[in-house]
Order: sequence, then structure tokens, then C-alpha cells
Amino acid sequence: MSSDIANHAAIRVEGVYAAYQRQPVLSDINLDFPRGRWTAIVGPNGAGKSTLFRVLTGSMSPLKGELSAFGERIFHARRAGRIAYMAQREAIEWDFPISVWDTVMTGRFGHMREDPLWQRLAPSRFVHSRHTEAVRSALADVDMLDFADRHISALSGGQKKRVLLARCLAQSADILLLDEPLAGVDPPSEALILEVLAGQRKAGRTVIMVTHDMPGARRYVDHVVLINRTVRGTGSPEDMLSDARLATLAVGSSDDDLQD
Ligand SMILES: Nc1ncnc2c1ncn2[C@@H]1O[C@H](COP(=O)(O)OP(=O)(O)OP(=O)(O)O)[C@@H](O)[C@H]1O
Repeated sequence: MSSDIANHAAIRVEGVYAAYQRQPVLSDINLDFPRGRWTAIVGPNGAGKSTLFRVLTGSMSPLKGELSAFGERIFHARRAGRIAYMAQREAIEWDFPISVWDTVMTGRFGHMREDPLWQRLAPSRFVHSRHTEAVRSALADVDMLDFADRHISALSGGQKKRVLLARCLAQSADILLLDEPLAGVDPPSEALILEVLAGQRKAGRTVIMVTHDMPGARRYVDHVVLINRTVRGTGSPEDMLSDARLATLAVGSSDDDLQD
């Protein structure tokens, strides 16, 4: 890999606009998410943070704009399984009859494309050991290995978050996108999740999370993006998460501002 490619932003967003039923939500988003760093995306409710993640993961198409990852069109990174995503807890149907183990295994489906045909068609007990190892290791990281056989409906809120994080880790991706990984968890789970993410960054992964947890962000992240329908600031946690700076964040976010 040339040093030029190695130095590229993990994800670059250029001139992105997004809307629901022609109602504008994101306007002229221009961002670089630095490679190997931990970025917090911060903004008030309804600021468009989850929408930005939908655009990054490809579940929503932008009206216009360009997205790249590691210097190539983002499609290639998605296709190669280099981008993992942890949805908000509410995005999952928790009554679906599936175990913790199988839920985390779904994080491996992208990689199973590379397996030989017989293995992909074979019953789950023939799944390649690299997948079972990835699932086991991810569950161990979030301290949920003892719950592997449990039905996902029989988990507490904090345990559900851990399972979602484990599924994201099991993807063995270079970029982790996490939508409010700390919301609704108790302090021990929050501490565990922050330590797991710190470990991911230390291992060279790029971590990008939406959060409303300012103390956690101030303590852990390297880089902050302030967003309210458009980018309101990017920089260090010290500069971006000061009380004065955060107080200005809700200003100027009316839909009128979003008309192109
Ligand atoms: N599927 C949808 N259809 C129509 N409008 C939507 C949809 N999803 C979100 N919106 C609207 O888009 C805007 C941005 O929503 P989004 O969920 O991206 O904000 P957010 O910053 O993630 O908010 P929160 O912090 O509350 O999770 C809001 O006005 C929301 O009502």
C-alpha cells in the first residue's frame, strides 16, 4: 500500500445532502474522519446524526455528494467488510427467536462470502473456525460469553448493547460506526464499552460514534464533529466540547437553514 493511500482519511464526506420525502435533513456535509482515531459525533436530538450514519453505511442514498473510504469510493470498503455498524438498540427486533451467539454470528455474514461454496451451503456446525473464533472473541471482549446460548429477548438493556457491540466487533472491520453505544447503559457497562472501544482504537481501528455522553467523550475521544443538520465544527475534544461551544450548537438549526 502506498503511503499516500495509507495517509488517507478513513472516511471522507464531500458536499453531502440528504432528505426524507424531500424534507432536507443534512446539508452540505464536508468531513474527514481521521484514520486510526476515535471520533465523537455530537449534536442535539434530530440533528441528523443517525441519518449521516445511514448515508455512510449505504442504507440511505444521499441526494448529492461524494463518499470515500481509504481514498477509494466507499462502496469498495463496504463490499470488503471494512466498515462495521452498531445500530441503536431500538433498531433491532428483540423478540425475534435467535440466540446471542447467532446474533453475533450475523456480523460474520459479509466475510462468509469468501468461504468455499460447500461451507456456505453446509449446516451451521460446519462454519469455518475463523468465524466461530471471531464470535467467541467478540463475546469475551464484552463479557457476554456466558450468555451465548440465551435468547436475545431475555437480556437486560445493557446486555443488549453489549451484544450489538459484539456483533460489530465480530465483523473484524477497519472502521467501526457506533450509533449511541453508551445510551441507556449502567455505569459498569458504559465503562466496559468505553474500554473495549479504546482497545479497538489502540489496535489501529477507526472508531466513529454518535454520543450524548459528554464526560465519556471528553475523556476518551481524539476528535469531535459537531453537527446540527450541517457541520458546526470539527476539532479536539477540548475545543469542541467546551460548555460555551456546545451552547452554540443548537443555534441556527431551523429547516430554513437547510434550503440549498
Ligand atoms: N425514516 C424517517 N422518515 C422521515 N423523517 C425522518 C426519518 N428518520 C429521521 N427523520 C427525521 O430526520 C431528522 C434527523 O433525524 P436523525 O434520527 O438523523 O437525528 P439524530 O441526530 O440521530 O437524533 P437523535 O439524537 O434524537 O437520535 C429528524 O427531524 C427526524 O424526525
